[in-house]
Amino acid sequence: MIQANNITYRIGSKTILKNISVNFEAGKINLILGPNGAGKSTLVKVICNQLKPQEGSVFYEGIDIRKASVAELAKVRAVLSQNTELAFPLKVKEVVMMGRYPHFSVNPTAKDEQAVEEAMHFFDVEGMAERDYLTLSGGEKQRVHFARVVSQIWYPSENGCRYLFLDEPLTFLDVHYQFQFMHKLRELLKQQDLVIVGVVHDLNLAAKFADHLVLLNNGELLSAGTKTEVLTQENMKTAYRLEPVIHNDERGMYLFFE
Ligand SMILES: Nc1ncnc2c1ncn2[C@@H]1O[C@H](COP(=O)(O)OP(=O)(O)OP(=O)(O)O)[C@@H](O)[C@H]1O
Repeated sequence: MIQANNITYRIGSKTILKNISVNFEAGKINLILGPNGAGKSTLVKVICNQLKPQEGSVFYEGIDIRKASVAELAKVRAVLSQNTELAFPLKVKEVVMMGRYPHFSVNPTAKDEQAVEEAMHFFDVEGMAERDYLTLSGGEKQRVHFARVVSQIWYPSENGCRYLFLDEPLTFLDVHYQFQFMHKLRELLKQQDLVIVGVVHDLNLAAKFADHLVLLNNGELLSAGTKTEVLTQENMKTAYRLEPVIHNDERGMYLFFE
């Protein structure tokens, strides 16, 4: 479990995150929502230890991440950032192998090769293994990056959980691959030691797949809980300045914006 307690993050005189406390449990699809500029990416960067908050602490299984070594953390924590781009030509399988860099020093081991093959198979990109990454479409590149980040934490850790952070993973994906990706996350979560935290904009996808939602607005925690607790008329009005019609029936929950 990840516990972020009383996180405040400032840049100069601007407070980007204001006293935020949230928990993310293993085995759940945890999604962070909120309007543009709400602080979602910043919160992900703080909880994955890329940014140090001025106030507050982040704990993984009760251990303060400031005490964890960067090298050890990289073996159990993978991050898919927004706008991941590569400017130089590499084969797809070489890009996926980048996920294994924290695990070997000079040459990949058979275990690293196996993780890359299995992750490519899992995300259905093994047919592109030999292709130049730069020639792929936006959606194909995104699936290669899924394989890369998941290969990083492919094997269970000897002591503790694995952590996967996904900042807007669905950008570039058509609706087929968006749904396929969310189903793949469910499949990955069968491994009980995995904590997944994602940022998405699509509220209906969040309503369909999320187990736990965190809604940020203007750097503050507006709401956290289940979809029915978070995706309310009042919260949508505060965060998005729109009043959706919300349906909740046996087929699921839907928000219609007009
Ligand atoms: N390095 C920085 N310098 C100045 N302001 C910053 C910096 N990084 C982030 N911000 C500001 O902090 C706020 C939160 O940014 P953040 O990227 O976390 O938002 P977000 O919720 O992920 O937004 P989006 O949905 O648009 O991606 C924004 O107003 C942004 O301009």
